[in-house]
Amino acid sequence: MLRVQGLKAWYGEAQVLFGVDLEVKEGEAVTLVGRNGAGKTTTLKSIIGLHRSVQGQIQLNGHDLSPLPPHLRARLGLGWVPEDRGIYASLSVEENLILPPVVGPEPWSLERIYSLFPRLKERRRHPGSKLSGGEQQMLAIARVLRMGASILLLDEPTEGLAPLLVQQIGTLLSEVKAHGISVLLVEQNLRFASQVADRHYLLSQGQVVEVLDNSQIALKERELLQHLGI
Ligand SMILES: Nc1ncnc2c1ncn2[C@@H]1O[C@H](COP(=O)(O)OP(=O)(O)OP(=O)(O)O)[C@@H](O)[C@H]1O
Repeated sequence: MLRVQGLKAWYGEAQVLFGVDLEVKEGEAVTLVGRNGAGKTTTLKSIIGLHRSVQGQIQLNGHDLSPLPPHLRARLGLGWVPEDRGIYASLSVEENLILPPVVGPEPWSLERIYSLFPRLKERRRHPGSKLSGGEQQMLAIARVLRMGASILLLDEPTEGLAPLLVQQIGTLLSEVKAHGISVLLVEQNLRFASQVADRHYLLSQGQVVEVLDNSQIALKERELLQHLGI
């Protein structure tokens, strides 16, 4: 469904991606792992269309995304969950959910959102500013589902969260995946990555150097942690 081939990217004169190839099939979750500066965020931003100095092919369900601005990519089903979560602090949970327009091909009703996210239903009248980090992350994920995304792109969703919340976000993403939504996430937490995802692209210096499944992640955990500098 999402296919990236030969993705190259630059900041000014400096090339930072050198031909990234990756694929996310329907209902599949994959991660991009790699040490700081490997090019994970640039890869996500290039797919979304927020980084434009790129070459290569980016296709979603056979559509060529390369010439399209971000809002037209969203219409085809890309759902970006930014690292800062982008929650409106003064609006309630429900207002945060219904404010953005439905643009994608598979919008979720509020009812469906609340059945998967009972915590958000309980907190629906609370302002964004009163939510915990984990609740904000849930709201950011719920919002892109409401907008109609068929694939979620997340940049380090567990960053700064306590272990229990990391566990909850993992369970939630697994459930999202079970609803047929694809997931591409940047993640440094290997345990979390293998809880949520089926495959893992190891990025180093702007290139995919290995594609690992969960059994390989378990076998090579120590080596990988060393590589990631954790
Ligand atoms: N706005 C920018 N201007 C110039 N260079 C940048 C910019 N953003 C990122 N880079 C460089 O591009 C390379 C890839 O950065 P990127 O943020 O994609 O890596 P990353 O794997 O997501 O790392 P991190 O986990 O630190 O965000 C790095 O060398 C980084 O210094």
